[in-house]
Amino acid sequence: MIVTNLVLTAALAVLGLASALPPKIGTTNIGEGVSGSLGGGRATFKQTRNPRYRFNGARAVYRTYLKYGVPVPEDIIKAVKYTDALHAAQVERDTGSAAAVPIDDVDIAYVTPVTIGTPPQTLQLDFDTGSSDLWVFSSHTPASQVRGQEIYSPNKSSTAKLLEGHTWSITYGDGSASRGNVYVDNFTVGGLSVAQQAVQTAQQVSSSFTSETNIDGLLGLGFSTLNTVSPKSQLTFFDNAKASLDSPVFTVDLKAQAAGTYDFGFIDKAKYTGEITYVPVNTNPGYWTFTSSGYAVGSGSFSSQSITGIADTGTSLVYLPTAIVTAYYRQVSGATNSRNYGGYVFPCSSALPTFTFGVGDARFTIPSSYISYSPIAPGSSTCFGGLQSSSGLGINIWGDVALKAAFVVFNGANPPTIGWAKK
Ligand SMILES: Cc1noc(C)c1CN(C)Cc1cc2n(n1)CCN(c1cc(N)ncn1)C2
Repeated sequence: MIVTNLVLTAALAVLGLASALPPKIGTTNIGEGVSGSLGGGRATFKQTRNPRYRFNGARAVYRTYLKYGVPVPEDIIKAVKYTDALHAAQVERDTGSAAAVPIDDVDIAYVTPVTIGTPPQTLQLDFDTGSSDLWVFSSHTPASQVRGQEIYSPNKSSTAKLLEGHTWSITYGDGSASRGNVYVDNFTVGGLSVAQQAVQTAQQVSSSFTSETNIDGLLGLGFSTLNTVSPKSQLTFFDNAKASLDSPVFTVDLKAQAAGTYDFGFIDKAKYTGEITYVPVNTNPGYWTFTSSGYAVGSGSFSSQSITGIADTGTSLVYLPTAIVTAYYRQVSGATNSRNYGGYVFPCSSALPTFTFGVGDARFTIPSSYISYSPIAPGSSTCFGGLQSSSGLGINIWGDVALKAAFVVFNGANPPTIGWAKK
């Protein structure tokens, strides 16, 4: 096939020459991705690479044959199909990133904007790694139970579909609860979309949710085994999105009295320092359960011991074994475990030590200011601790007071792991 190659070589040479000739002076139409200046008989053009462009050599050769009216050989056609398929497989996968904003001045919870349906309805949801239901205040929630929350109205969404006969009911650790029925609809978080996400519409919410005017619902990021929809449980947003993500992960970067982020599908190196320490996750019964390697109070020595607990963005405080918590508050003058106030309280003027916990060989220190959680009532000089005993819960919980001291990677690979880094 000498002829083809000779013609092809000549054609490519002409093509090659053509792209070296400078553009006509005085032309002002600067092409896509090229910036530069004209006039005065001299021009410089800065080429910018299109990050999404994938050069396809076979297709360039194919175009040259077409350009010179030369019949395209079968092997070139096959090569174009093969490289197109390769490029399709490398198609840019998906990622998402959205803000996590504290709802009050003690970081009791954080909300993240999401859009549901067509046209999109925007709600602020509490992303919760400690549960696996995605539920929202809705047009089905009695008006007496809605106090300023944004609601999702499925009848205003052209893409909403009722899941006939499906219901849900959930109760959280503090006794707050909600229940209702189920739709599927388009759902987007920070540019990441899932087409048919199960959206659980509330027909009833407990008074503590009604009073929480800044939370329009929850988005569960626990394992889907915890989902309460019956008769067929539903997948979480993360489980639905996972296959299309660059990487099967989401990261949590919560901040004290500032907006942090939930990222999906990628790990942003700008959000942490040093290395990420990964440890195994036990997915039974469905929480992100991991084992911490120990703790230290203030500048005291580190006590190496296994502390198994859950990483829970939906819980405000840290709940640990009584022995650890009493060791901490022994260092706080005037601290008592108050039945009246439901936990350890202390004079707001007392000096508080820091609290350090281990993940593998890494150490994470919770600043004292996070543990001086809040006055027990506005203006009170008695403060409630951000570290409390887990004895009544039957489970240790690393809630927002701990999570905001770190950058945390929830790795949904198989097997799942959890990674902690300083920031
Ligand atoms: C309490 C509380 N926590 O955050 C907020 C907000 C409140 C108070 N607020 C008045 C009402 C309320 C109660 C709950 N929430 N909101 C959020 C979900 N809750 C969880 C999640 C989870 N993983 N683990 C335990 N509870 C309980």
